[in-house]
Amino acid sequence: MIKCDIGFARKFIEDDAYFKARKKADNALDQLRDKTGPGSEWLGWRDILADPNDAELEQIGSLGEEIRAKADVFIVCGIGGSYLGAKAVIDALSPHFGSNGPEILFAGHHIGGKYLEEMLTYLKEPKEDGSAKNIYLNVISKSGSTLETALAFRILRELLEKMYGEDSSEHIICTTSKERGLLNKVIDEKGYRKFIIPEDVGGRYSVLTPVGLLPIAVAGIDIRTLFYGAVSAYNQYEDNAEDLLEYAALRNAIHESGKTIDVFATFEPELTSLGGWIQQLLGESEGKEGKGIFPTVATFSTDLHSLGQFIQQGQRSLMETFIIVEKPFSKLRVNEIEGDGDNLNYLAGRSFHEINTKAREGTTEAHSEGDVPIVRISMETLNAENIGKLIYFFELLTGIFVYSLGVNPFNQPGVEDYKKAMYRLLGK
Ligand SMILES: O=P(O)(O)OC[C@H]1O[C@](O)(CO)[C@@H](O)[C@@H]1O
Repeated sequence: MIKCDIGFARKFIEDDAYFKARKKADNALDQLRDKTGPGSEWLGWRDILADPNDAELEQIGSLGEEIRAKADVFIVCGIGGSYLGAKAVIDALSPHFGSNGPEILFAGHHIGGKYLEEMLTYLKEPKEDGSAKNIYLNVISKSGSTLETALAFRILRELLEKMYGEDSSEHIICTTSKERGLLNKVIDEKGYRKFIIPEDVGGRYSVLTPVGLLPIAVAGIDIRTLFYGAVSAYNQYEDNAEDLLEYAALRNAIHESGKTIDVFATFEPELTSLGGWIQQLLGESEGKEGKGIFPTVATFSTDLHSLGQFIQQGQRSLMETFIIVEKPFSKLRVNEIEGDGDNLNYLAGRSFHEINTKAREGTTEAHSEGDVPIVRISMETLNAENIGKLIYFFELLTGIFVYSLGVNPFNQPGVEDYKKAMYRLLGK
């Protein structure tokens, strides 16, 4: 299972403060289970695991296979919870270089014109054998009106219509709410294939719905294994959520003690995007009413050479959460060289995994001595099942932690403010 070790953080918190926070965490879990907390109409992310929809998993899986067989490029067009979960899982479980399936591109997650313009050029370029690229587009937007996504969809749709004419509807799949939103109007007009985002699942909790599952399936990842990993975590925590209650209580006590930043750090570059998903999940859920610990993401040891100085000696406003993979998933070892010109022969024969582990242990020791509370979340091996478990682990943690702050974890009213100002400036 997912292991959660709060040992390197607990020593920073007095017993009284911890036990007070623990009571709040216990109450928060009751609120989630009884559906009595604020925003309880948004708890569908738990229900989908309590009662899995195997027929839908099957349907998404077979469309994923169909697209894998036909497409050269698959574009995921969405922002926030409409792409971060898919990107997290795909980056965690796919090769860094090359792949045996379609190239997966992301669009609609910003308004950078250069990016989209270059994407259009790239999509129009023929393959090495001179034939045109076969392109599929999955637009994902629960509201159907998010500007970043809608703009990119408009541009990409035009390209596909030019390329495929009437057949373009074969190449476009929409993932949106059942009835709400402008995307449904376009779907009705054009006859695009559609997947429904359950009404009671908010964007940042939606990776295990068609939102995340279709792109993940197209990437060749076994979505059933992923999903059922989450189901097994759900069942485990319904039985005993002690680990999560301790973690939520500790994070709450750290929040009370005045820490304002939580650096979600991994020593595995494959997991950087997972940090991005956690960042939205926690950030949009907890950051309200002047409360919350600002979640941010780092990849170590890379960022030990940029943020490391601050973490070790800067303002003591930080905690860290390490996301750890225990077993090696690379066999690479250090080679021995004649003369030892770079003085690295003392590492010859040792694996990169071992060296990376020592870097992590050394960092834990140093940061801990620098008064940074560290929580360590680990999985044994990096695979779809464990990523599924980790997804539910963080969803449930978020629910418990944010309810124990006395805040609604399921809305995001603050996001509207930039939109209002932007639309006014754009003359909408
Ligand atoms: O799927 P939609 O409706 O386009 O929303 C995308 C994202 O925008 C937000 O509504 C606000 O950032 C997120 O909660 C959501 O994940």
